[in-house]
Amino acid sequence: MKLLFPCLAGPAHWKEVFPVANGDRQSPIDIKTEETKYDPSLRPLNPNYDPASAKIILNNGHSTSVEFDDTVNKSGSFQPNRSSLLPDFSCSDDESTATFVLTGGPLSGTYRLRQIHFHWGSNDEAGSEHAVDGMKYAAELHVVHWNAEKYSSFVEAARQSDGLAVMAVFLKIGECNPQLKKITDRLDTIRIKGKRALFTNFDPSCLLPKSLDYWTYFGSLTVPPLLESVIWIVLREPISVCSEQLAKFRSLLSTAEDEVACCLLRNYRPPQPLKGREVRRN
Ligand SMILES: NS(=O)(=O)c1ccc(NCc2ccco2)c([N+](=O)[O-])c1
Ligand SMILES: [Zn+2]
Repeated sequence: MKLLFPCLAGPAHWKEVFPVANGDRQSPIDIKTEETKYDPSLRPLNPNYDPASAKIILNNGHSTSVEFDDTVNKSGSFQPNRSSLLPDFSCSDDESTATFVLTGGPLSGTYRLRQIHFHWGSNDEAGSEHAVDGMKYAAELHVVHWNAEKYSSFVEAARQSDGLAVMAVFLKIGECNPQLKKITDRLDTIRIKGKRALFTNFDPSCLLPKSLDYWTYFGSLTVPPLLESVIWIVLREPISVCSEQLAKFRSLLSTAEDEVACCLLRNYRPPQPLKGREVRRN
């Protein structure tokens, strides 16, 4: 059945507008731990984020994200593009290259932090995008980076096979997460699609688990345009989240001010065929 707005209809219809949805390296996947391959060449992950680069928290109608200042000037060194952004509260006057990058792991080169966002479900039993031996977690955090060494913008990098690196962190139902509270406490100010608010001095490392052990594989964006440009790094240890915090994500609206209100109850894509890909572990 052809739909007028397939993107709005959900994952089953995306292929009608984005044929790559049936591609050979789609994400997410169900990670079958027995079939993962230990790779001694994989290095430890080395996230190094500057809290001052956090700028805004946003409801884009599909998720909530914290956006970071990832502007890079022509010479390739980082120059905070302060004019176009919201007032900056960071006190650093250091114009040298700020370090908010991910290096190490399976990556060759330096991947610059762009944004973080979440995926969740309509109940606590499912909500993650990746699965582990068929088991889904309550939610999943994505920390999105782009290859600023080889490409000059996120959009350009998103079209390259080695353009993006996304670190995925599972959220497991348990204790309320005090670090996540910094985000869930602000969601009531951005309930409507398109709403944004100041959000700075935030280091996403505070949302990472103690262990940075990971699985890694070559995949894609999990929402349109589903571009096959992501090196996925899925952390094996989850962080905690409580039901009350998840309920706040579900209270976000996928609709704008002038539309009939519709809650963003779920925003995860189901696992996609592995199509012969290898999943490595460190
Ligand atoms: N769930 S995810 O991490 O794969 C993901 C998917 C889409 C987009 N963005 C959509 C988009 C448009 C052009 C290129 O990208 C992002 N992101 O922007 O961080 C992340
Ligand atoms: Zn995502």
